[in-house]
Amino acid sequence: MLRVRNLSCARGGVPVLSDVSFEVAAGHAIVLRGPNGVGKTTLLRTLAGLQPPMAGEVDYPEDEGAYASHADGIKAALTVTENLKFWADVHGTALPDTILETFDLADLRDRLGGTLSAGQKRRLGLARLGVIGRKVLFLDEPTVSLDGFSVKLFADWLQNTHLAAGGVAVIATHIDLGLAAPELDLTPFKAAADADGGSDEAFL
Ligand SMILES: Nc1ncnc2c1ncn2[C@@H]1O[C@H](COP(=O)(O)OP(=O)(O)OP(=O)(O)O)[C@@H](O)[C@H]1O
Repeated sequence: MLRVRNLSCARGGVPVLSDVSFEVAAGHAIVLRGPNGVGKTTLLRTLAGLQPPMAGEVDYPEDEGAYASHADGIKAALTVTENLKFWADVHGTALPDTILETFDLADLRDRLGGTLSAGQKRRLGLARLGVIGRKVLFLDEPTVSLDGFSVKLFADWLQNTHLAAGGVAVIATHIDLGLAAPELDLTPFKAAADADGGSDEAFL
């Protein structure tokens, strides 16, 4: 479903990773590992098509990719339900019946997005993934701000709904989600410019 071949990518014009190759079959996930700054976000953004690769190929079914970043993308002036309906309308999907319960949002259904706590916002942002119907998810630290209960809710949805339906996920995370997924440490793929100590501070 997802094939990455000899991919090299940059951030702010500075090469970050080179020659990354991996495949993920339908129904499976892969976890990206590596220290801060190694290039997990850069790789996810490149895979999702938000920035062009320097070299290499990324292949997955057209219009099936979705990127979830640190930002939740929540509309502050819409309620929780309205946010979910908004995303469903944008993607032309129907709201799954149990989506509020799945992400523990039922009691918050009429609350304005702007009044949610950080963890509640994150649950709503992740619920978006259950609404938009995309098969190939690129997830950047999806569990930031979540308590242990909510991490488990999300991991259960990922395993039992998304992957069980033949989806794919590439996940950058520093915590253990409890998934039976292989890990890819990006450290060996650090681009030479970074390894040489080339500074990218000029771009920050
Ligand atoms: N907007 C930017 N412009 C230029 N360089 C950037 C920008 N954002 C990040 N970088 C640099 O690109 C490199 C890769 O960063 P990236 O965010 O992909 O790493 P990461 O592995 O996701 O890190 P973390 O674990 O801290 O989230 C780092 O050296 C970082 O300093």
